[in-house]
Amino acid sequence: MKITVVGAGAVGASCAEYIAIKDFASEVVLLDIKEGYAEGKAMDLMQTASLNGFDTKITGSTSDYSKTANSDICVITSGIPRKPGMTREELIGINAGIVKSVSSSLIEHSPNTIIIVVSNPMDTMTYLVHKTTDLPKHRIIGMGGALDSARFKYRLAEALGAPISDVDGMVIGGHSDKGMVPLTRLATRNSVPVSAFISDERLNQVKEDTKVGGATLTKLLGTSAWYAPGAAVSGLVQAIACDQKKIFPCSTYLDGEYGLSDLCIGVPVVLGRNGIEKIVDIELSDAEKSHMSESAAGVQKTNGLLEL
Ligand SMILES: NC(=O)c1ccc[n+]([C@@H]2O[C@H](COP(=O)([O-])OP(=O)(O)OC[C@H]3O[C@@H](n4cnc5c(N)ncnc54)[C@H](O)[C@@H]3O)[C@@H](O)[C@H]2O)c1
Ligand SMILES: O=C(O)C[C@H](O)C(=O)O
Repeated sequence: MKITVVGAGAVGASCAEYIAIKDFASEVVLLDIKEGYAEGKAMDLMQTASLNGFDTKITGSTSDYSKTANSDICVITSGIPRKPGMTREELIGINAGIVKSVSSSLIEHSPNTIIIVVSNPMDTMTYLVHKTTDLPKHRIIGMGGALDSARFKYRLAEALGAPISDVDGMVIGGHSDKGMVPLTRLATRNSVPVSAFISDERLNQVKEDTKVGGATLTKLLGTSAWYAPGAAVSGLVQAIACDQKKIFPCSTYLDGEYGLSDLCIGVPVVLGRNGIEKIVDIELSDAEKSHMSESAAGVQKTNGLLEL
């Protein structure tokens, strides 16, 4: 199993590290445009192999896509991150050009690959890959919901005073400060609805804290987060590589599902060796449907800025 990660910055390197530590892939290629940067990150990570006990071979490349040839899965993290006070949508001007050229170079060398898009604004970048390449929709996956759901579970556990492993929950919708739809109605503590333990007011606070999870970290760090994003990507990569058939909320092209069409947005999907093997169309409440359609309108507005 060969995996390429484009962008050897904070998220790309974290993602490569988690993939290696989980030890399910034979090879990870890190590629970056900055001379020597990916090679340096790859060497540093390889020097953790004997310490962390993995056999995955990590190599680096400066813009040489021939080294990525025949990758089974390619992850795109190249592009600029936001600074405090910015929205993800403001990154579109620079990141759209990067994502378009990177996806085309990747597919030229790995025509059968599955692409996971991470660069922001992620739902729009996923749509861009859909519109500008010939890849079938089940092989274009946007990562956002897996991260947002992990943050939701972190906030739920905090509010419940429970261990995170006792908590389950999912965030669908657009990966943006306003567009996320944390499904509080379906969140549970060991199968018991969380509403049995905390007030509606506290649950609402959990929801709001989850939606601004990325902005909160960007304010603290001066740039956006990387550990949880890297771990979330590695979870999707592992589900595909190991044909796990696990459900994750991912950004995918919708064609009528959830009453939405011609956009990529986060919904639950089954991930396996073929990429997105099924879109799980769950019944939403009226309030959730309305949040989802507002979220879709936001994503579509950003998609409208693309020069297609
Ligand atoms: N979808 C998500 O949940 C999520 C989570 C975290 C970050 N992100 C996004 O991921 C992106 C990367 O974030 P980061 O913190 O790793 O940034 P970073 O600046 O640390 O790394 C980005 C890397 O991309 C490289 N790069 C730029 N143009 C390139 C090109 N044409 N080809 C190859 N490499 C190129 C840069 O040299 C840099 O090393 C940002 O857009 C950020 O907003 C998304
Ligand atoms: O917040 C960001 O800009 C990066 C990423 O989308 C995140 O949610 O951490």
